[in-house]
Amino acid sequence: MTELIQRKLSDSKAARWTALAIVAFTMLCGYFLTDVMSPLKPMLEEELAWTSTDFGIFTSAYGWFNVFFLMLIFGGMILDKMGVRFTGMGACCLMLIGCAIKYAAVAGYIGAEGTIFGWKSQVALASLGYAIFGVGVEIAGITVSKVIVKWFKGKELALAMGLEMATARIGTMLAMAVTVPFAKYFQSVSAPVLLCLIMLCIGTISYMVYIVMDRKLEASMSAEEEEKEEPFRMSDVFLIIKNKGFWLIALLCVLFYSAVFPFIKYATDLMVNKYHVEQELAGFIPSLLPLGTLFLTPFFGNLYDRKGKGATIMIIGAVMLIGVHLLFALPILNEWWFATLVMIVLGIAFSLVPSAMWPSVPKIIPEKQLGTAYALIFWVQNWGLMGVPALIGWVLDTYCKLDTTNGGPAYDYTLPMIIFCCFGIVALFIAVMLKREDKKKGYGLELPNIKQ
Ligand SMILES: NCCCC[C@H](NC(=O)[C@@H](N)CCCCN)C(=O)O
Repeated sequence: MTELIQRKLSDSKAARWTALAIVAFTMLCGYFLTDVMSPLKPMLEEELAWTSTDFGIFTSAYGWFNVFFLMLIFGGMILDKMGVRFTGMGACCLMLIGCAIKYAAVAGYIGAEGTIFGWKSQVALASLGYAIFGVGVEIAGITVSKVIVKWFKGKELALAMGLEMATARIGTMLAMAVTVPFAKYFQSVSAPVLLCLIMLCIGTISYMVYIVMDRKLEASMSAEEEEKEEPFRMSDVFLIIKNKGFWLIALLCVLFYSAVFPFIKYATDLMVNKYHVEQELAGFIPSLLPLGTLFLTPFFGNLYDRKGKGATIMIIGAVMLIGVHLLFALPILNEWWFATLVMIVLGIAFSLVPSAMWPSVPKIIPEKQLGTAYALIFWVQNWGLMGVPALIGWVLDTYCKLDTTNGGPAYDYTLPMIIFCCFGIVALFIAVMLKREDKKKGYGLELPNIKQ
């Protein structure tokens, strides 16, 4: 009987999966706005006279404040000091403010004319909104990671993280699928952004519901458990950055994600230039990638929870990543079906590594430093997400332009694919080092997450 009374709320399956569904929905809304403008590029050019450079400035704004003003790192510290309720709400407010500014700019309510720092006012203000949103959504990402650890540690941690990532990717897929038809239906390029604003309001309400659950979880924790929780101190940051395991995960993260997210931005163009796929159909092959991860990330997460082998899973993922980019680089089988097969293999690699990497962080870093640790990893990762697309664009323009007088392909993608492949090789090297470090320090990366 006493045992029953002392059960934590997270011991209830229904409660912890409900908590996950609620916060994952908030992330879905965030990922929707993150990618909503990409399919709108041609409409922005036609209706608002944006150039590719304007679009490039706007896209890179996502990382400005996170990378240069260290907002993500401050967010992580706030998370460890103030907890998931305060930080999560703050993140939702930043997402809403950012989205509202972006909508007002794209709809022409603000900055319709004139320039700011030499940029069109509309582009500058939309970028400002997106930069504020970028801080919010990334802080929401680390907050939700901490929420999941709070509810699922010692249980189905990797499955829960896999399901959260899969739900968030539905947001990305929605952005790809519904944005253009929605904008065309309402004959307004700003209509999808307004839809995002409404969804973010629902996502914020959803997080408020989570806050109630979080209070109940804490109330259900025994006094002993609460006492064990020491407060976060600034010196903890130094403890994190002195930890070799932390750096190995952060490096693996930036290398692996740099070889996937920036690749996706160019994948449609690769399909046209190398595999001679029709422009209208070329987006279909890369879209298989997020679709596959939807099912495979939770699947591999579940495998990690039950069988362990986290470090090995990351090594296998890195090997597959190298193979994929090598196959895209080599001048063999320039056929659409071959590109499709290789893309499916990339989907498997892109499910393997995240499903094992994110749930491994709590095995290396104590829970009270987790927010800061995730924030530092995201910060390192954001440099790659910001820099690599620019690097590839520059390489394409400088070294890969082909003579198009005969109507042939405009770019030779061999060099960019070799660059992506090199990221994979270094990632493999890091993953092997991580496995060795795990053996030395006994983090338990090869052990199951579910405690029997
Ligand atoms: N529980 C960890 C979740 C991380 C998921 C991961 N997200 C990121 O790495 C973000 N920093 C960047 C997302 C960019 C979205 N276009 C993910 O795999 O999505």
